[in-house]
Amino acid sequence: MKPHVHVLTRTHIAHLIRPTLPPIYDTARAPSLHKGAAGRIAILGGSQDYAGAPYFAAMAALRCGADLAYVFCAPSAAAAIKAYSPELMVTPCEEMEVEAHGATAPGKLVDALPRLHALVVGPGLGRKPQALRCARAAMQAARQHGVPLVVDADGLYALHADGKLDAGILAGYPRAVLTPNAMEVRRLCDAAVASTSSASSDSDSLGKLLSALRSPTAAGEGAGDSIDAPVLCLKGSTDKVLFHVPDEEAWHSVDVDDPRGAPKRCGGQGDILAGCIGTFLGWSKLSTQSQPTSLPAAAVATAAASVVVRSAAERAFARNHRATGTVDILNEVGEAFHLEYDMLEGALSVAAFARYPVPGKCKTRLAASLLSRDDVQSAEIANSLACDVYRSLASRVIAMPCISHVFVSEAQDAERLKEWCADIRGKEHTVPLVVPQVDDKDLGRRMHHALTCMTGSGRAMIVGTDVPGLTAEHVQHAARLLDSHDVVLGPAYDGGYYLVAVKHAPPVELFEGIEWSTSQVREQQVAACLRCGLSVSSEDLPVLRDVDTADDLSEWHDKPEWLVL
Ligand SMILES: NC(=O)C1=CN([C@@H]2O[C@H](COP(=O)(O)OP(=O)(O)OC[C@H]3O[C@@H](n4cnc5c(N)ncnc54)[C@H](OP(=O)(O)O)[C@@H]3O)[C@@H](O)[C@H]2O)[C@@H](O)CC1
Ligand SMILES: Nc1ncnc2c1ncn2[C@@H]1O[C@H](COP(=O)(O)OP(=O)(O)OP(=O)(O)O)[C@@H](O)[C@H]1O
Repeated sequence: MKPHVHVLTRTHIAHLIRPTLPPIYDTARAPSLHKGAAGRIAILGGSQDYAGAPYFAAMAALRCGADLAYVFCAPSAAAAIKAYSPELMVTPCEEMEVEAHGATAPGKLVDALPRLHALVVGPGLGRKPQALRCARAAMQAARQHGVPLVVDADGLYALHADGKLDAGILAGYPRAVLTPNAMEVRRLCDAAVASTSSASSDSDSLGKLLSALRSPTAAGEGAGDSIDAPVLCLKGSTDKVLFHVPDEEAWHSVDVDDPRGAPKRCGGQGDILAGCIGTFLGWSKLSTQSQPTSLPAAAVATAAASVVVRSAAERAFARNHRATGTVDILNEVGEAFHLEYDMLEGALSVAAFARYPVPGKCKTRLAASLLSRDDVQSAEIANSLACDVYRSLASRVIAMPCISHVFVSEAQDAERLKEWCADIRGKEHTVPLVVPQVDDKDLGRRMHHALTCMTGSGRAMIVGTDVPGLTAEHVQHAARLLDSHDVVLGPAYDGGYYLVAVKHAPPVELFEGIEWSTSQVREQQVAACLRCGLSVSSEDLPVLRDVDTADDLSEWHDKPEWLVL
């Protein structure tokens, strides 16, 4: 079974998922949202042995942005889960522990189904026969109500508890997402093999599993469904999201191109992922906006959740190192979501102005101030400075997806700059767009041109390439300041600025009347903003020192290559 592979980057995924997000930042639409309108997500799971897993899943659903999270659990787990958080509505369900109830779904869950936007089945469910029967009945009930389902952990086990795959519960249901880890895939595949007649045409066990999940009637369920089987998220170092398109008789795989994550594989990350998928699935059910893709909604929801969890895991690891636990990852979900999807409502473009570092053509002031007056050495420093800035902006821990540009002064430098950028940014980051600079000696007009080009797709920022202290955190901070200001300036030590960001296309007057390369630049720029009627933040970012002269270099003792001066 060889699927058609679509590799999606974080930026692609952000573009696809954004139309489905509840419009809480949209001042026209937000007031009409009521409690629950941003998602009511339920978890069926939790047993005497495992109370943490349903908590992680439910809290992840909330941290991802759902309004309400419910946990339907075994009575023996209820008190513990309630005690973990007052935010969760926890309902003990006798049906999950008492044999006398047979194969029935918990009555209170069935009552709630018509109002739920998604149900996650499995985290911490355990493998007692009664809990597994209950889970199977709950999946059937959810399907009857058209409620999107995430099936994880012991919910997956419930599909093959007696050794054979009970695929009928979910076969053909396009609003279900199964999230097996490597071990769980193996078990599902073995069960699929055990259940198939030897006459089956699929030679590999994954193929058998996938065939079993397809609709027996070869048609999707519900109008507008473009797929005829649940979506399968194969978790691992790359998450692969498989779906079947009946019109093409083909499987497709969305491979999430996101190398982030934590090397610490603490238990419970899968529960967090399941809860996040639940929220995104719920939103895709609620969304009335048209989708900018033919990919199925459940696959996009799954990919979007994968990106959030990986970002959260990486952030947690950066803070907690070897001590990283699942609670640390959970605590990062909100910020990770914000950076991935909300800050970029109206994408952010970040640009640097560059010259290919050719001796005698760049950093001429620096060259003149060196004892050696050495153009070659000065060009090397310019190169090293620019590398530093690009590396910071591409920093794996805190960088956000943005459209990055490099505006080049000499059109003929574009090709070699492209190679240079690709080299220093590394494979996992998209190479910036290299754009020829407008042919104008005036820096103000060059900045106006670049910002105008970039604001076509949202907010825009230009950063200096000669500021060793500039990091992606400063860029993030500046992007946040744009929420409350029209223009943001990063103050440089010499009275200039090392960063300028704008919310909208700037008027040409914004950069007029400024005496560039003087200590008056920032003051004059603030005055120009006010003359144009634009609010400006010029002191919220830290003061950083750019490198124009040999003196400026003296601060950077940790750069051995600059100590030769
Ligand atoms: N705090 C809590 O409450 C938590 C509760 N949880 C809940 O626990 C319940 C049971 O879930 P489970 O995943 O531990 O059981 P199961 O599928 O038998 O795996 C056990 C063995 O499989 C293997 N293995 C696993 N992954 C693998 C991989 N990627 N690649 C390769 N091998 C892999 C590995 O085998 P080993 O390394 O020992 O050879 C592992 O020991 C379930 O309800 C879940 O929700 C968890 O969510 C955690 C947090
Ligand atoms: N090798 C890896 N590198 C980076 N991320 C990974 C790796 N393996 C899994 N992940 C990520 O961790 C998340 C959970 O996957 P994992 O395989 O840990 O699930 P799980 O075993 O079901 O978890 P749980 O402990 O909750 O049962 C997924 O988002 C996945 O992308």
